[in-house]
Amino acid sequence: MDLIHIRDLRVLTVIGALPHEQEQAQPIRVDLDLHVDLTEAGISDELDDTVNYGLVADEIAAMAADNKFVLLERLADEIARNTLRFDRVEAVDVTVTKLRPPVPTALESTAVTLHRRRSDVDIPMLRPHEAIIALGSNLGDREGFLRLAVDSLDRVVAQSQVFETAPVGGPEQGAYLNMVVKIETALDPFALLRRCQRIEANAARQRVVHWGPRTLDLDVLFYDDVTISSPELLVPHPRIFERRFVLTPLEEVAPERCPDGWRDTLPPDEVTPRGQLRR
Ligand SMILES: Nc1ncnc2c1ncn2[C@@H]1O[C@H](COP(=O)(O)OP(=O)(O)OP(=O)(O)O)[C@@H](O)[C@H]1O
Ligand SMILES: Nc1nc2c(c(=O)[nH]1)N=C(CO)CN2
Repeated sequence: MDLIHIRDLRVLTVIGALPHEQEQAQPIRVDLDLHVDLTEAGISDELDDTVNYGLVADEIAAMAADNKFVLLERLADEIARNTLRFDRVEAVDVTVTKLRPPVPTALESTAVTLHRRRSDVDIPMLRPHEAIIALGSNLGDREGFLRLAVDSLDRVVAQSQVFETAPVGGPEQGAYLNMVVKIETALDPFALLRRCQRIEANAARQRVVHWGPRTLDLDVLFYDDVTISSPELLVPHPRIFERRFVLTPLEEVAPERCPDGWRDTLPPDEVTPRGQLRR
């Protein structure tokens, strides 16, 4: 089988069996050989006929940043699984190297290498989850921040148009742009929340005033049909059904999630369609 090599990918993750290693992320080197049939790409010169190694690298870096591990073996296995989510990857060799192993004996580095074939990975791990996310922005380049979010989220499979909405609650502030996207993701709900928070941070979001103006706000509305009630994460999001600025775009991507007759029962907040997000 042909190979695509990714060499010396540096990721930051929390990993290690010693207590202090669980307190701070450390750099890990990742080397990958992706086993892919490159016959078509060699002729067509089209990215669609191969595996985009940039996306693979992004996926691995994000997964590593969003999770914690004890063993290099576990990290390597998770990287292999994430890589095999790319349809064309038939098998993968992955080496993860700890660059600063905290052992008393002098040594340069420690590493683990795994080989995984598509058939080794159990199917449930490969089946994506459906999550629905609400996006809002009322500061700065509002449409640009929505675009940043849509482009940063894992596999968007449906997106509503953009709505201009009057602010609901909080201090006096400018109008919002709101929209809703449906994604397929391999992240668990908590990792998805952390991913959303990282995207908000990339949009220079600062939490200052409760319900105050923000460059970008991402709320996890639904995750499959799961209910979660933890201090950091409530799913379904508890305020969906009182918000026209959520239900109006939600109805475009997942009408089955909207209660019957909601348009007649909610107070008439201003929600104006502005068309599809411009690229
Ligand atoms: N489903 C969820 N999606 C996003 N954040 C959530 C969810 N459930 C709980 N949270 C928690 O809410 C906290 C506050 O989030 P944030 O400041 O964005 O609230 P908000 O967007 O101003 O208000 P609202 O939740 O009413 O939209 C986050 O730190 C997060 O841990
Ligand atoms: N129109 C509108 N109002 C809001 C919004 C929002 O996204 N759109 N978000 C809030 C807190 O998340 C509070 N108020």
